[in-house]
Amino acid sequence: MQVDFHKMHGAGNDFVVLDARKRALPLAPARIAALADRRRGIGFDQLVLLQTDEPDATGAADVRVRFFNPDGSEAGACGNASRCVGRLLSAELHRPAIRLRTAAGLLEAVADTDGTVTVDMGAPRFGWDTVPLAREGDTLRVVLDGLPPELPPGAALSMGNPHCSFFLPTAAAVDPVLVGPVVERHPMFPERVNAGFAVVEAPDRLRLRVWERGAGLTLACGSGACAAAVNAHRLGLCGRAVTVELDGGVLGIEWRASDDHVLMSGPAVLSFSGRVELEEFAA
Ligand SMILES: N[C@H](CCC[C@H](N)C(=O)O)C(=O)O
Repeated sequence: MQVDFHKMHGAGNDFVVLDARKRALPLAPARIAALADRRRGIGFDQLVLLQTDEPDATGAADVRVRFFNPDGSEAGACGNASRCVGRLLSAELHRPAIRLRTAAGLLEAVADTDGTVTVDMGAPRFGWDTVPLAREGDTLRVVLDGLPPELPPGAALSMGNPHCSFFLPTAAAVDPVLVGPVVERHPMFPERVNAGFAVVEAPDRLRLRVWERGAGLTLACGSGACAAAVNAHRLGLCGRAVTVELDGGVLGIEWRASDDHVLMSGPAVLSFSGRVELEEFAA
């Protein structure tokens, strides 16, 4: 089955976008993993699947969007990809505002003429059982046994996907490549977790690296930037509006006081488009 795709990225977090609105696409986890291969496949941090919105859905969405990690696991949210879909559909529908139905809820993306896209990522969830954690506890102080002593307690929340943010004195204090996989699969997180390693550089500026669940270290993580910004404010380390500097670029995050929603702004780039024969990849 020949399928067109768009290769996109948001601050270097890269995606393959497939359109299943007109026909279902056979995408078993093994095929997603094969397509994700950076040498034998197309390569991506996430595969983004566009589908028509459920007919009985409450509140009209322009598109239903699903996100899959290179290991084939599905994620409820992906901030950088949501901006990319916003840009794609804004060009298709010739209007700036696009409504995305995701597992995390109905999101609105607004594409600016300068290439920036802002997504309302909805409200963060702080309950231990919504992150989720394996047992009841304070999500603002998550202590993980078996981790190096230089790793402070984490702050956990859900943006529709699970995050745990660690605030470090310097970027060198912890190596995300060494510690990230241990946090991702720690028994405290029954659905695994995205691990963010942040340094507060100013009350309005964070430096962040994220070891993503199911994907590893990426150049940027949009929902991770939202999580770090919200957790920094919860801990009294930052204001409600911050810039988050990641390896691949800078995102603007505002945790809006009026409705508790998190607004995330940043780039959304179409690198190239192509066509792929799905049958060439593991069934
Ligand atoms: N790996 C994440 C999904 C992608 C998140 C990230 N790429 C973003 O921009 O939010 C998870 O399994 O929850």
